[in-house]
Amino acid sequence: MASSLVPVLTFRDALLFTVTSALFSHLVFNKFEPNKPRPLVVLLGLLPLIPTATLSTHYASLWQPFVVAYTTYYTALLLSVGIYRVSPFHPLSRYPGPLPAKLSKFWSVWIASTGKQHEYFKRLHEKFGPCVRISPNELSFLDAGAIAPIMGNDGLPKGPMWDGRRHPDWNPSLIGTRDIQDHKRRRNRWNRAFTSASVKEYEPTISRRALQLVEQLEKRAKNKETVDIAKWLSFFTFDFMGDMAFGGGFELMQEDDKDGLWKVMEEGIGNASLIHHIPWACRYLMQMNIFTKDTIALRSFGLRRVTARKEQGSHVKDMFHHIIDEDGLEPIPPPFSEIVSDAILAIVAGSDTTATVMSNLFYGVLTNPSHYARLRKEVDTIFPPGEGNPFDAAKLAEIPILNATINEALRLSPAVVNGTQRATPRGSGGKMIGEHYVPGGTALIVPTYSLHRDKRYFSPAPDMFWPDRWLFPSGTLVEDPSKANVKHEKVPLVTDHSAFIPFSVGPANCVGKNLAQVEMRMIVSLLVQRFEMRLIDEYDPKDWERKLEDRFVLKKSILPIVIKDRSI
Ligand code: HEM
Repeated sequence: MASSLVPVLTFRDALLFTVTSALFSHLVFNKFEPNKPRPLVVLLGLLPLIPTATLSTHYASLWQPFVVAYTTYYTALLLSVGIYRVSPFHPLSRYPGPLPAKLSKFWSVWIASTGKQHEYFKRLHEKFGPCVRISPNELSFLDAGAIAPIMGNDGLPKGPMWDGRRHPDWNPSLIGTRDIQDHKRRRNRWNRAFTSASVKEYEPTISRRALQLVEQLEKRAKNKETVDIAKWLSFFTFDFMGDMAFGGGFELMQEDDKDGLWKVMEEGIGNASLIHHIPWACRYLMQMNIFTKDTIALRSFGLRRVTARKEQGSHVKDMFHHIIDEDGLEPIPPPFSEIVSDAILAIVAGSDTTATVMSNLFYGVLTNPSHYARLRKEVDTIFPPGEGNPFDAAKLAEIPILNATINEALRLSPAVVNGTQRATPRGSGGKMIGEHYVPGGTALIVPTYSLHRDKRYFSPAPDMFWPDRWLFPSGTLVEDPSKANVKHEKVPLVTDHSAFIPFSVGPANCVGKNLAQVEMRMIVSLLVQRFEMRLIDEYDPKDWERKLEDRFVLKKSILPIVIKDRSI
């Protein structure tokens, strides 16, 4: 194998040369973060061939220098990366965090796979303080003061996780658009779809679907069937968002999940919540059927529905009307691939989020009988049973206990569990977040679940479902509900609205917030008005929180209840 083109090095120098090549590779990775196939093939596949040649003069066979060179090269590369990440030379070295998290993003994948990442972050903050390094280049800020500089009007662009949540060949949806200007351009159409006037136009569709839900539940009440209310709420929101995004197309409440689309979406969300931690690997994993089959099935469905909706047009101004810019207000018509991505986003972002919050709400209400009684009394006063339907959005917005109950469900179990990532652009010189300097190229989160359960912002009983905290101004002296046996001992209430961010804040906050709130108020008050509900006797209420999973959005399990029609 020795050739006159290969310099003859001693064995030791040849090994040293291999290690030096690996260090060079690390420098290139560190500076340019290459993730496209060509540079990766060069750095990881071809470059070690040169040390292989220098080692070949010391071996008789072909494969031995190959194995020695590649093993030495990869070991040196991994060691170099690992040592650098935990060394004082790393730009985030001053931030505390667990060792495995500093070493590799694969630690985040492991934690995410447990479904309990939200609880892990909470524990990390309890141990390390308000600012924690949660992966090699990522910080978590458990601090209400960090919300504005990270997500507010002068905040940061979206983080790299969004590159790991989309197929590299497709136009990203609004939520995955990282460029601030491009996001702003696209957001205009979405903003028009969710003005108060637009949401008003959607109310008849909500009430039609809400009555369909009631009809289905009435049948089950009559047959004394156990009802998984969490599933029914998902079916309702899925059908409704199908109306909004595609002008119809889902009939889960009527026909169950016969095409398996709901299941596809649930499973797709699970995979994405792992892959988004390693965005560079996304383009490769997305070539594998096991990772893409759900995404492709959803995309194909979206393509068919968007084509049909475009051809048929619509007599109502649904959400799609604005997303597609049927009024022609945009200087350039939005491209078809963008519309498909956004229509699918509406289903993914708008259905399970709302259903999960309502399921958490019913769990909270049904495990707190005295609160349930108060909520029902208030709803009955405004919408007496048997006297019409509670679809008056203006009246609903004014029912204090109803809105306190919704807020408490949003606080305790935020649907987008840890919020979404932002990042300081590479080479930007970084940004000050409070007193902390964050260098360029750093991803950041504000962990919503931990923030909402932080006693500095919500006290007393931050881990308890206690809607009353929303009924009084901060500072009011209240009895601690978690110490029900210690009567008359009063503590000052803390309900810090600036730390309440279930819909996030700033120019990329949840655009569907108004719609979600109207929807939740209508459904909750309608179900309370129409049905007597209780958890089935065999159900262990502890199962609910135990089985909640952080899959980027909160994934719920079953909530089996018995229902009785109140009018009978
Ligand atoms: C209770 C229900 C909901 C909750 C808790 C919720 C929460 C959130 C959160 C936390 C974000 C991330 C914002 C950020 O990155 O800063 C978000 C984004 C978004 N949500 Fe919602 N959401 C809900 C319902 C809805 C509904 C009904 C829609 C209607 C289509 C919707 C559409 C969107 C869209 C399009 C985005 C991306 C916004 C952007 O990137 O500009 N959401 N939502």
